[in-house]
Amino acid sequence: MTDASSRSQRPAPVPLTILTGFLGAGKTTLLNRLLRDPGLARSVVLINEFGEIGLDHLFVEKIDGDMVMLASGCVCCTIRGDLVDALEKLLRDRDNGRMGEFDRVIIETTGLADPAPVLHTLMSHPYFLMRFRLDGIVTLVDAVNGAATLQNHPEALKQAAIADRLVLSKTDLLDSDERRHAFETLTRRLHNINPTARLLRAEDPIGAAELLNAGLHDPDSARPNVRAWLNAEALAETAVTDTASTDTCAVCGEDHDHAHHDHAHHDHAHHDHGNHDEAIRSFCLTSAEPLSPNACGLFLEMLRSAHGPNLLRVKGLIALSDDAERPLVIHGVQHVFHPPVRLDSWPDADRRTRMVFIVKDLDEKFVEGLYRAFAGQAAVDRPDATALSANPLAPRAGGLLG
Ligand SMILES: Nc1nc2c(ncn2[C@@H]2O[C@H](COP(=O)(O)OP(=O)(O)OP(=O)(O)O)[C@@H](O)[C@H]2O)c(=O)[nH]1
Repeated sequence: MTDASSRSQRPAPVPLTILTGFLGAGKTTLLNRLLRDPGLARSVVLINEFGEIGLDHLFVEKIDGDMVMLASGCVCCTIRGDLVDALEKLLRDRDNGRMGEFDRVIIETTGLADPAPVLHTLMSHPYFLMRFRLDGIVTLVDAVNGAATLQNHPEALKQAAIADRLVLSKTDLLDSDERRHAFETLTRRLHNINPTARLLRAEDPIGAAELLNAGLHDPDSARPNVRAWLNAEALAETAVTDTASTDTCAVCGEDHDHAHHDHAHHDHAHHDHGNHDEAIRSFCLTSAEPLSPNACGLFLEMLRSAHGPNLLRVKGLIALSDDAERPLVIHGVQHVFHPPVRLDSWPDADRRTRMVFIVKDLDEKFVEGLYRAFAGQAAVDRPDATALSANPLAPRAGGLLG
C-alpha cells in the first residue's frame, strides 16, 4: 500500500474538548445541557470525579451508554496513565466495532485539576496526535464565588488563563448591587488574565456552536481558521521588527510608545489591576521578517527549556525564510509543544509572524529580546544604553575627558 493510499484510509482525527473549572463551578450542569444539543448526539464524555470511584475499580468503567468514568484521583497527575489507557481503549473499541461511532470526545476534569498535563498527554502522544485533534478548552467560572476561588486557588487561575472559552455560570444569582458590582470586577479580571478567550454566560442560550470548535480546524471549511484560533486582535501587538511603535497596553488599555514604555514599572506602580494574577500577562509579538527554520527552532527551544513552566499557552503563525509562502503553526502549553504544522498557504492577506503568549512571571521584553536575538536583530537594550551613558568610565566621543 502506498503512503498516499494509507493516509487516505486513516480515519479523520476526532475533535477533543476539555471542560474544566473549579469545584462546583457548574461543569456537569453545562455538560448535561450540551449533550441535549443534537449536534453532540455522538459524543463520548470522559469524566474524572475526584474520589468518586475507588482505586480497586476498573480504571475505566463504562457507564450510562457513552459515558466513561475514569478512576479515582486527579486527572492531572495520578491517573494520567489512566487517561491514556481510557483514550486508547475508546479508539480500540471504535475501530473494532465494539462501540458505536463517535464524533467528539469531551473530557470533564475534576475541579482541582491543573489542565496543562491533560493537554501535554494529548500533545505528546504520537498515536493521539494522529487520532485526536484538540478542539479547545472550555473553563467554567462561578459568577458568585469565582473571584475568591481565583484568589485562593492557583489551579483555578490557570484554568482561566489557558481557556479558549470562559463560561460564567450562576449569573442568575446576581441579585444584589454588591454581587453585580463584584461580578463586573470578576469579568474585567478574567479579561485581563486571558483577553483571547471568548467570555460567555451559561445563562444565555449557548450551545455547541458557541462553546466548541475553538481549535485551529474549522469544521465548516477545509481550511484551518488560524485567525479565530489565535484571536491576536484581542491583544496589543509588539512589532519586533520595528524600532518603535505605539500600542495599546493589554493590561490598562492606554496607548504607549512601545520603545519607551516600561510595562514592569508602569502597570505595577501606577495601576491596580487587582490581584496576584497580575503575574499573568498576555501579549502578541509580530514580525514582518521571515525567520530561518533553524533560528525559529532555537528560539522556541530556548524559550521552552528555560521558561517552560511560565508559558501557560503559546499559539502562533510563523513566517519561515525557506518557504515564506508556507507558514508554520505552533502551539505550546508550558514545556510541551504540539509538533509544529506547516500550512500549505497563508490563511489571509496578513503575512506577518504573529505569536500570542499567555505567560506567568515572564517579561514580554525578555521574550521580544530573545526573538530579536534569534532573528538577527540584536540591539543594545535601553537600560544598558542608559547605564553606559551614565557611566563616567564608558568610552565616549572625545575620550574619557571629553
Ligand atoms: N443557580 C445556579 N446554579 C447552578 C448553575 N450551574 C450549576 N449550578 C448548581 O451548582 C452546583 C454544582 O454544579 P455542578 O454542575 O455539579 O458543578 P461541577 O463543576 O460539575 O462540580 P464538581 O464536579 O463538584 O466540580 C449544583 O447544585 C448545580 O445545580 C447556574 O448556572 N445557576
